[in-house]
Amino acid sequence: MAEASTIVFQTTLRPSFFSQNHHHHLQFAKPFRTPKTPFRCSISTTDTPTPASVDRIPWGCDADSLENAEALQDWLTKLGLPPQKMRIEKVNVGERGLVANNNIRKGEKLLFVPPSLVISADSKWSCPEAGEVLKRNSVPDWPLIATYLISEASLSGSSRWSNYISALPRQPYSLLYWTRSELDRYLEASQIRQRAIERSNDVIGTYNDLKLRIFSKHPDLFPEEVYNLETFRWSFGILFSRLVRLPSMDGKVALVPWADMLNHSCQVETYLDYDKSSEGIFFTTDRPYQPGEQVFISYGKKSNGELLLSYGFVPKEGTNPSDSAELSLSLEKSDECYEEKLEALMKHGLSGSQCFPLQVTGWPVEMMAYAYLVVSPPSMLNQFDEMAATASNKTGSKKNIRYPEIDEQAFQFILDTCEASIVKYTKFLQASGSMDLDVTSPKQLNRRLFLKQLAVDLCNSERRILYRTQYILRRRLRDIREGELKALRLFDGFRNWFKGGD
Ligand SMILES: C[S@@+](CC[C@H](N)C(=O)[O-])C[C@H]1O[C@@H](n2cnc3c(N)ncnc32)[C@H](O)[C@@H]1O
Repeated sequence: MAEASTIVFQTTLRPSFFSQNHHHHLQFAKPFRTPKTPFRCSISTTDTPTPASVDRIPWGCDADSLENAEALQDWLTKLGLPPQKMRIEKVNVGERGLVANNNIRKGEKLLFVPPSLVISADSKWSCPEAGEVLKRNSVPDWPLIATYLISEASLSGSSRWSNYISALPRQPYSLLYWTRSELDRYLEASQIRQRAIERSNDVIGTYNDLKLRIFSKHPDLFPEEVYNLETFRWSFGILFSRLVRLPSMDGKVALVPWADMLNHSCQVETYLDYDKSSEGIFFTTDRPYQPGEQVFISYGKKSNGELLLSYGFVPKEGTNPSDSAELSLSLEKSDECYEEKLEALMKHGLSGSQCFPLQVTGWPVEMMAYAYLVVSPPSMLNQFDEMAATASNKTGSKKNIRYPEIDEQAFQFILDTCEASIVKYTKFLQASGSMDLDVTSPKQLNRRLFLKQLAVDLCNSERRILYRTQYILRRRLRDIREGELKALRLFDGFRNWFKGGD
């Protein structure tokens, strides 16, 4: 949820999820413990959710229901949550959120949720045998907590977390709940579509793996009516949108009731953490709030696409300073050095096609290095390794390599790719107006309109970044070409001068 608490879900045997494709993710620590015996994930892309599947989750509440949320606050108070300066309310941004009771100053510490009210991999299971089995099998934190949540949810009132679980949304907003055809239809232009497919496959793979290795061997502890793909999609959806990593607890991941009612704002830079002296989870406000105003934290410096992927919303265009759009660059198969270039890339953990994040302020050195490699002629064979190493950013050093002799080709290559991507976005945005006019069921129409609006917002914000990149690239190319022209004129001038002297 927060920068320091940002989670990148990764199944143990599916490195693609944490792949080099997403350079801007490399800064985050891997959330999963490596189990002694790794988990295998079999993948099926057919198990996509149906819009009706949400009705099958027998716990939680409507995303905007306040009823259970108010009971949650009473319950937490009884269990030791100190008096709060905020209350739960319906809000304009994020449906339910925490609003200030009275004036809150900038720099105030808020929340102080005691660790006893937090769900983590160390939480006590109401059914201890089930927890034992998972721990014996070294199940990593994410699938462990996902299973724990289902186990407690299935006990309804007899779980100690029943008040918390009743206040959780029955359908968390996240791309996990988009069907494959919805992803294809609405997110065709964006690289987020691929990320959503990979994430969904990882959840399916993780569930299948748990089923094969554990649940099927202990059907008494893990009956399929309770532990199935739908309940796992729900619990992972909850984790993606609510789990936090607490830096002062050695990066422990946890669900923090009450704190997870705070919505995200791109305009604040304050994150949840654990305060050792007061022994509570807290955050420090970085702006003042008036009574009744919604209080925000940051879920991390994430792009609009990443926010849509995990949390199911897209900030207003131009309001997210961390926004980025991914551009996919590829080696050309017709390149006479294709094999050598691919070998260099693979040596550094990259492939013949890579995504790089573009921001309005520019692009990463890794992308420039990749572009140099793509356009470099056979005479630069000796530099392939250096280019691939820089493109992979393996060393962690932001080494800014330059090859002025192929600058123009590299910029032109990025510009061509960028413009091809802009065309895709424009096609989608133009077609979106006339999409879904054939839908007649009001429920389906509402869902489609909602998803389409999210997709339109995302595509507008990503295309804006691509336009900016296009502008910068065109200027660079113009400067290079003008520089060349000047040099040529100077050279001609000298030649004529010498000629004149003959
Ligand atoms: C950690 S929860 C926050 C509490 C949540 N609003 C609730 O009622 O349970 C994260 C979810 O809140 C919503 N959310 C958070 N920040 C938002 C924002 N800036 N705009 C729209 N929705 C937001 C999204 O649905 C997201 O998946």
